[in-house]
Amino acid sequence: MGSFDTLQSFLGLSIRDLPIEPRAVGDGRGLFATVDIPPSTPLFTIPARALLNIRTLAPHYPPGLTAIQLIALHLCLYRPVGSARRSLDPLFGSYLSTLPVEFDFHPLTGRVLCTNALLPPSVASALESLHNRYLQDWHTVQEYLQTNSRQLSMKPHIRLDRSNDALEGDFLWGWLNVNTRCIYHRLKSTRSHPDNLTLCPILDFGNHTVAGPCMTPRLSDAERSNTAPIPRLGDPLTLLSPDTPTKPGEELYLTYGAHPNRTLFVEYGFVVPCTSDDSRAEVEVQDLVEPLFDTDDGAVKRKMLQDCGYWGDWTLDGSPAVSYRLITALRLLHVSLVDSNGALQRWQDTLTGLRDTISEVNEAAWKETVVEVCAALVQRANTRRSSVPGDVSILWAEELQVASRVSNMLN
Ligand SMILES: C[S@@+](CC[C@H](N)C(=O)[O-])C[C@H]1O[C@@H](n2cnc3c(N)ncnc32)[C@H](O)[C@@H]1O
Repeated sequence: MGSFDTLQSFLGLSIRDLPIEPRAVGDGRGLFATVDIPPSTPLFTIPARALLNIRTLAPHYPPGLTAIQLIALHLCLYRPVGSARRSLDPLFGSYLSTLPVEFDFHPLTGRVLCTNALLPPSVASALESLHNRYLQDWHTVQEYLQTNSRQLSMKPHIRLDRSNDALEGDFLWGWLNVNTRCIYHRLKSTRSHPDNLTLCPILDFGNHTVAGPCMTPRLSDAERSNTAPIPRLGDPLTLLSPDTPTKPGEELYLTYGAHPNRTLFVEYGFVVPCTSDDSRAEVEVQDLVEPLFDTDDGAVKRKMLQDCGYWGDWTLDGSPAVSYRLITALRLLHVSLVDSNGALQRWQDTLTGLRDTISEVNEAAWKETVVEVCAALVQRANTRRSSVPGDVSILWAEELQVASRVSNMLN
């Protein structure tokens, strides 16, 4: 893997001496052990200056962008070119040359967007949200480019005189690299700051595993002391091997989080096969539950749920379970506002934790509604899943599995 070799001098590491190496796997690459690796062994340390984030990029750009926008813009301006896929970036060029050439597997690119109509509605809606996030970033960056064009055009080797379409294509490439390859890295004084993220060479060859041993970044000094990093460019990043021994030839994984396939597909462009005891499997049921509020008192109930923050984001999962948000909404659905006999107060008491339920009748009613929602999910998934491509079929299979398990639990 030629481009991997070029990282050597950039990182100041003897890559040949590392206990891991990237190898081709599936349609991409992954990290594999080259020797026996004991549990929780430091695999490599990437110096702070070789991490691509707000701290390492901000000194080279006028202010005004978030970390995601700035990293995506930098990748856009220095996207590798030519058959050798070389990046002309004087700062991070050898790293940029190791990034994926295209994202044609990702649902945000034009090719896969055509299949949008075939997706489960909650997946299509999550994809639309991702698309809106992307568009907001692109519009901000377009304005930033106009405002700062003189300063930016003085940077080495960048061409801003491209057509808008070409520039947007490169920005989308950069943005998808950020979305699919960045990890959490403490750079700001608060843990929840959205700019706490970085691209990290070599680590970003790590594929996701749903369960089982996985590599983890070692806690940085800043994270340990819960402050912003003291060094100007932030802390270095050390990757640890899984907490079990690894044999030569085994793939080493990361975990991107306990995500359902909906999130893996929309954010990262892949899905994992469903297993029979999959607790991370999840269905979002907004499209089936929202119409249930099309009743005389539905608008009032909708407003009440919105006011207390329980409108939407209603899920069933494969553990199996019905989310508390959905139970709360359906309990209110089955309260009569005209003749509530104190039920409305009892519903409010469930929100504050004063009561567990409204009444036995109300409990039976919301459960019955969930069973009906599950029946609709099962019927829809059975009709759709056979006529769609593989990955999309797995998305429907996940809906089918979750709905069947939740329905069995309630029946
Ligand atoms: C951080 S990168 C991992 C390295 C990547 N495979 C490569 O070739 O550069 C994340 C991307 O890898 C792929 N990926 C990660 N885990 C996967 C898995 N379990 N199954 C299939 N593809 C996976 C997806 O395309 C995802 O967007």
